Amino acid sequence: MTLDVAGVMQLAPVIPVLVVEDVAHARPIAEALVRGGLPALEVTLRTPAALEVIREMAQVDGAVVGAGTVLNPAQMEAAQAAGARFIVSPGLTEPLAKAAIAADMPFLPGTANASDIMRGLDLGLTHFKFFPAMAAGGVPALKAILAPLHMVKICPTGGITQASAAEWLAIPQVLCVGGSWLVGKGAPDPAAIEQAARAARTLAG
Ligand SMILES: O=C[C@H](O)COP(=O)(O)O
Ligand SMILES: CC(=O)C(=O)O
Repeated sequence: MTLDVAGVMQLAPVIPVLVVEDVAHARPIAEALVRGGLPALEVTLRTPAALEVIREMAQVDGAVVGAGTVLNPAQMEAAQAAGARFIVSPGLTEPLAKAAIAADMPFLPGTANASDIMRGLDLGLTHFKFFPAMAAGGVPALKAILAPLHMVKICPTGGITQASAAEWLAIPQVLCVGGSWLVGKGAPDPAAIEQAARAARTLAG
């Protein structure tokens, strides 16, 4: 199934943001998240194992695996070759945006203010990450930015928790939130991950 960026954002109310150090942890984490109802998985390119982790997770039934912390077109191509079906970036650069559009790769660039979003609109993008969501001013900041820019769709990420997610998801333009709270560091605890995913799944998206 080919998904556009809106399709990826609408798979579930939460996209888990994953920092995985050990490729042996990839499948247990992905399987637990998918079992819990969260199929869209963002594997950040912040560890040496990340591309191999994407390769492993991409083989898990039902998982739609993307790469996070994608900073340039070369990293996008490496992630795509490993099986990534969407990419996420902490910021918005023209080279990466143009490469993602040319490759028809669903892309969620990080934006923190109106100017970032306007640059994205100029490039033809309409779906953005709001990052770092809490540090950039939280729900009041995003609502203020969306007053004039009501036509875009948003995935806030950064400092969001199970407890705070509902307030973000109540904003009409917010299709999903991203967060790292679902998976702890170190060896995965699949039962705990599945339980956290189930709780996140019940949030209204
Ligand atoms: O860099 C952080 C990720 O975007 C996720 O943020 P978080 O750990 O605050 O959920
Ligand atoms: C911040 C984030 O989500 C990323 O590294 O892409």
